[in-house]
Amino acid sequence: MITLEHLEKRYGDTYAVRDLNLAFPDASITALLGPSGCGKTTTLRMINRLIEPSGGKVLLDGQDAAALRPEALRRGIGYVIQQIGLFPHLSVAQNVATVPDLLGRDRARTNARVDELLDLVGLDPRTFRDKRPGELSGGQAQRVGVARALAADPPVLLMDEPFGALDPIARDEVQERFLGIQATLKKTVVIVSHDIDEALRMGDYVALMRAGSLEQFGTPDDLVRRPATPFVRQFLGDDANLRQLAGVPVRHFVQAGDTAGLPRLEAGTNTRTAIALLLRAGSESGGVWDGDRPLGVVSFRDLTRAEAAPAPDAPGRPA
Ligand SMILES: Nc1ncnc2c1ncn2[C@@H]1O[C@H](COP(=O)(O)OP(=O)(O)OP(=O)(O)O)[C@@H](O)[C@H]1O
Repeated sequence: MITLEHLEKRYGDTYAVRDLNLAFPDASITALLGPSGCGKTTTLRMINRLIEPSGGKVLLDGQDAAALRPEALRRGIGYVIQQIGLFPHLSVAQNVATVPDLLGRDRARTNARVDELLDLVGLDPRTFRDKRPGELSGGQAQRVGVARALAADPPVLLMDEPFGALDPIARDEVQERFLGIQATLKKTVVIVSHDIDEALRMGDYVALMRAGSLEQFGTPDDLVRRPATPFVRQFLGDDANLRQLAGVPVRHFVQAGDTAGLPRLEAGTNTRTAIALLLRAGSESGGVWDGDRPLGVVSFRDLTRAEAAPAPDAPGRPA
């Protein structure tokens, strides 16, 4: 469990983070959400001590992070950022193996682990392990970044706007892929986002910050339906229900049917993106695929109907 107690970061007279008290539940994703400059990144980087607090504490399983050596601390904490900084002269496999190699782990075991991780993030190791970062798309590079962060099997993963640079379709796909991974690995994940849709979609919990302090902590549902303050309501916007729905993958609307000749939608594509894709294709319905497996069809009408009048119990994220 990561716990923040009266955590503070001052720069001169100004507080980037002020008296922040927060516990990140184990084996869950918590999204740190809030307007630009509210202190999300500063908070995240105080957890792995890339930034030293001016006051208060970060506790990791009850241990004061300040008492640990930063290198030892960071070994147990994966870190994924937008500019993932893959080493351009190393292959994908070597990039993923960076930390296990640094730790002097057994080569054969690391090789097997690299292949496993590439599979996990949806990159066929036979195709990708020997490629250079320059040969990858943005989404593929970001997945390599996630694989690299997972390589030493850290219990904690910190992610700072990890998917911010991707186009909406690639972002949906990588987010969905990551949720699939998390369902198996159950890491304690803290993800910084200024994107409300992303936070509501990815977070088991959301911590909404404002001016360095915590405004509300709760499940996405809590924030949407029971905003604790006018700021929360205003920040999420009047279309908060809609936003929550935008995070629902199209697989929830699939019906039996033949996908032949229909525009292809990935199972994890969110409803709003799917509507845009069908509009662009001028098609009344789309075929939904999970990788190589056709799942069925979704109709434009069902998707737009769901968007226009989200049921109070609109489906949430798949369990
Ligand atoms: N090194 C620094 N020196 C002075 N002020 C800083 C420094 N780093 C951050 N700040 C200030 O602290 C506040 C919080 O910054 P932080 O980067 O944590 O915000 P954020 O919520 O992550 O913002 P964004 O979403 O724009 O990345 C901002 O007002 C920022 O200007």
